[in-house]
Amino acid sequence: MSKPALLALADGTLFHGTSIGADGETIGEVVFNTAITGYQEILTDPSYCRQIVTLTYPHIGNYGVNPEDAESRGVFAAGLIIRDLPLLHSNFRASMSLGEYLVKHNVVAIADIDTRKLTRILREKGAQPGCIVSGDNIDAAAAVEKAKSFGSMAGQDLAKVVSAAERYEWTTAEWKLGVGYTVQSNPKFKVVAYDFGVKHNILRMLAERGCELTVVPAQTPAADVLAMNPDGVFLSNGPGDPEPCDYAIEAIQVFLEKRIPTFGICLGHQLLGLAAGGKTSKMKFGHHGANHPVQDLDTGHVMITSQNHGFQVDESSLPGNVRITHRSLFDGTVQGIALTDRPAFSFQGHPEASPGPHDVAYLFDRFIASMSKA
Ligand SMILES: NC(=O)CC[C@H](N)C(=O)O
Repeated sequence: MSKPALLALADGTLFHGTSIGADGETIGEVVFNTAITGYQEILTDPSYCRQIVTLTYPHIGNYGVNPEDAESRGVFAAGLIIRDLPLLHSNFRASMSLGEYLVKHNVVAIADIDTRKLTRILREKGAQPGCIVSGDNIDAAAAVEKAKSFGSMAGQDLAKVVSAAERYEWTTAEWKLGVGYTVQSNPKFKVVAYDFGVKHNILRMLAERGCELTVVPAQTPAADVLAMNPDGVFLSNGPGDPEPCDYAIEAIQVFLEKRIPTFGICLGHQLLGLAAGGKTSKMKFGHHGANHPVQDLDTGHVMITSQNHGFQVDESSLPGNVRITHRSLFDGTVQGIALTDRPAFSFQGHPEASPGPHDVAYLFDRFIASMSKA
């Protein structure tokens, strides 16, 4: 027997549907993602902490979930909203259905609502807080109040909330979980990766290119990293607003001063922009999908990219020694920067894909090349 569920937005809009996950309630910022596959990678991306994701593609769950596609240690999205969950899933890798996975990870989720209408609201008014309630005895007015109580994502420092508590080495045991990835037996570069909510495929792609990886908690001081004498520092993706992460900004400024090759992705890109003296701001509804065209301004090439961000580096705030290397062809926003006087660069989208196209994977090779030169 299916149970009812309700999605209430902070503006008072109500969507009545069916529960496809855990009983209970959840609040978060509601964002839409246009990827047509990759729901398991999206749910397990720590950058979605305190965000409820609605997928615009109508059929979600068709291929189930499996033990290899998780991008982190668990589900981080605060909830899931979809149009239609198929009755049956089918894939040779599947170990359970999406519904079973949501229940196992205690994720409140709703299906059978008009996700096109919801997406139009989010596009017109911007991402806004919402509350999903599932089970019997749903109180709609209370759900709207709970949605309003979420406030804003602006000002929330979540990198330190999701980060690993302890330093760890990225070992072969974890690499094996990646399908089709080769293990480098003689790593060539020692890289320290800051875990602000790191996705596993980033670590796999660095390891595959010959990096020996030590993953450190978000608040690790620069001195501790320098004591490890790394060839390069990687700044990961992560949830929340980059601006309050003063601990990370201060550490990055030390790496810049010491001219250590540095590469940042998404939150890491925004933190590099802040460390270089720029500013960041919240976007109206952000970029979340696997089909965003981005231009490499050095080559003119246009790539189709994976995206998941709600904040951006403000172009007009950047000092003279920061060059814009990539730009979104959807809205012209900054997608990549490089310092002209330091071996440091970053990308706003997701070169590691998972999910999404691999067009920007060459940036991992650029990081390797910057360490070879240093
Ligand atoms: N994927 C990410 O690293 C997201 C960065 C940041 N939390 C944003 O929303 O813009």
